[in-house]
Amino acid sequence: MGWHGTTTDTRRLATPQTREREPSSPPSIFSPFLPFPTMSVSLALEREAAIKAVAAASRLCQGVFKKLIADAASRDSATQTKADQSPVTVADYGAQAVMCALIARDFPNDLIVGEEDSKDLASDEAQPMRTLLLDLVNTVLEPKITESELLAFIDRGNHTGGSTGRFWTMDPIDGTKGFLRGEQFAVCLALVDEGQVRLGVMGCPNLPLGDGSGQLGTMQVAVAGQGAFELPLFPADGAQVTERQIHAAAPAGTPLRFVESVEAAHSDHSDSGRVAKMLDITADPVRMDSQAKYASVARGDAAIYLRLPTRAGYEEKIWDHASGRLIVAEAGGQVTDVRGHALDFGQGRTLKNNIGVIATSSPELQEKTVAAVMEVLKPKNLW
Ligand SMILES: Nc1ncnc2c1ncn2[C@@H]1O[C@H](COP(=O)(O)OS(=O)(=O)O)[C@@H](OP(=O)(O)O)[C@H]1O
Ligand SMILES: [Mg+2]
Ligand SMILES: [Mg+2]
Ligand SMILES: [Mg+2]
Repeated sequence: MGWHGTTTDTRRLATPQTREREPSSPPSIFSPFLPFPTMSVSLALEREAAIKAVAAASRLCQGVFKKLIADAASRDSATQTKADQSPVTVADYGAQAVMCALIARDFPNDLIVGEEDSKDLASDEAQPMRTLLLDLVNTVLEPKITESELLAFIDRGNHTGGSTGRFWTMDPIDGTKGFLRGEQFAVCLALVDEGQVRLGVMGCPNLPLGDGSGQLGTMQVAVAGQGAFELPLFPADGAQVTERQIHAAAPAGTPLRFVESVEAAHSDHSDSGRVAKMLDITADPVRMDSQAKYASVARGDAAIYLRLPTRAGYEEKIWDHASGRLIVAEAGGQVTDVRGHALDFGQGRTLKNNIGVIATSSPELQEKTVAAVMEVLKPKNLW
C-alpha cells in the first residue's frame, strides 16, 4: 500500500535526549525555529508523556515477542487465556504496567481505564509469570518497582470511565492475536475529557512508516484541533525525529480499498463483502488486526474501515477505538457507528450507545458507506 498522506515536514520533535527531560520543563515538541502559530499548546505535556509511554510500552512488546513469543518453547509460559477465551500475554500486562506507571509519575491524580487487570496474576500458579513480568517491567522503569507495586500499577486501569472529568484509556496490546502471530498489533493510549477524546497516540511496531522509507514501526498522534501526525516508533539513537502531518484523503482516482479485522468473530466478513459490492469496490479487503486499521485510513492507505457486528449485544470497548477515532478525524476522515451515530466515549468502559464502527477518509464517503451498511444490516434485526 502506498503513502498518500505526506505533506511537507511541518514540525520537529526534539532529539530523543531532550524528549527525556522532566515533564515540568517547557514542551519540546515545538522547535523554537519553526513556530507553529495555528497550533494550540494545550495538552502539550500530556502529548509528550503519552508519546513516551507508548514508545516505552512498544519497545517492551517488541522485546517480549523476540525473546518469548517467537519461540514456541517459551510462548506458553508467557501467555494466559482470559475468561472470555481471548489471549493475554506478559507483554499485555507489562505494557499496561509501564504506561500506568509513567502516567502516574507525570499526572498522579489522573484516572485510567485500561483493558487488563491483575486478578489472573494472583494465584500461586501464576508466580512464574509474575516473576517474568517483574523482570520485564524493571528493564524499562527507573527506579525499579516491587511485585506489589507492579500489580497496583496494572490495577490503576480499573476506572469505570464516564462523561465527567478526565481519564486516560489504554489498550496495552490491541490485537493480541495479531501480536502472537507476529502480525499487526497496536499500543494505544488516549485522553478523554468530559466524554470527548482529546488526545490519541497509537504505536504500531509491525507497520512500516508511511513515508516510503520502509522503516518498521509507526507512531501516530493527534490532539483535538491540531491535526494528525506520524513519526518513527523506534528512531535510531540520537536521530532527529521528524513528525509528518498525515491526511486520510488519497489522490483523486485512487481505487477504493477497505480494511477489516482478521478475526471473522470480530467483524462480519460476508456483510462487508456485500457492502463492498454496493460501493463498487473491486479490490480484496486488507485484513489486519488492531487499530492499525485506523492508522491505514488516517494516512490514506485505505479509504474505509468496516467493523460490522457479528451478533446483537456486543459492546465495543472504549480502548479499542479512542486513539484511532481521534487520529482519523484529525486526518480529515470520519468515524461513526454503523448507523452513522457519533461514537460516545462517555458511557463507561464500553461504547454501549453504539453498534459496530465505520471509519472513512471523507464525510461524503462516510455517508455512502453508512447507507450501504444500513441496507445490508437492516434484515438482521441487530438493534
Ligand atoms: N465479538 C467481538 N466483536 C468485536 N470485537 C471484539 C469481539 N471480541 C473481542 N473483540 C475485540 O477485538 C479486539 C481486536 O480486534 P481487532 O479487529 O483489532 O483485531 S482482530 O483482527 O479482530 O483480531 C480485541 O482487542 P484486544 O483484546 O486488545 O486484542 C477485543 O477487544
Ligand atoms: Mg483491543
Ligand atoms: Mg488489548
Ligand atoms: Mg484483549
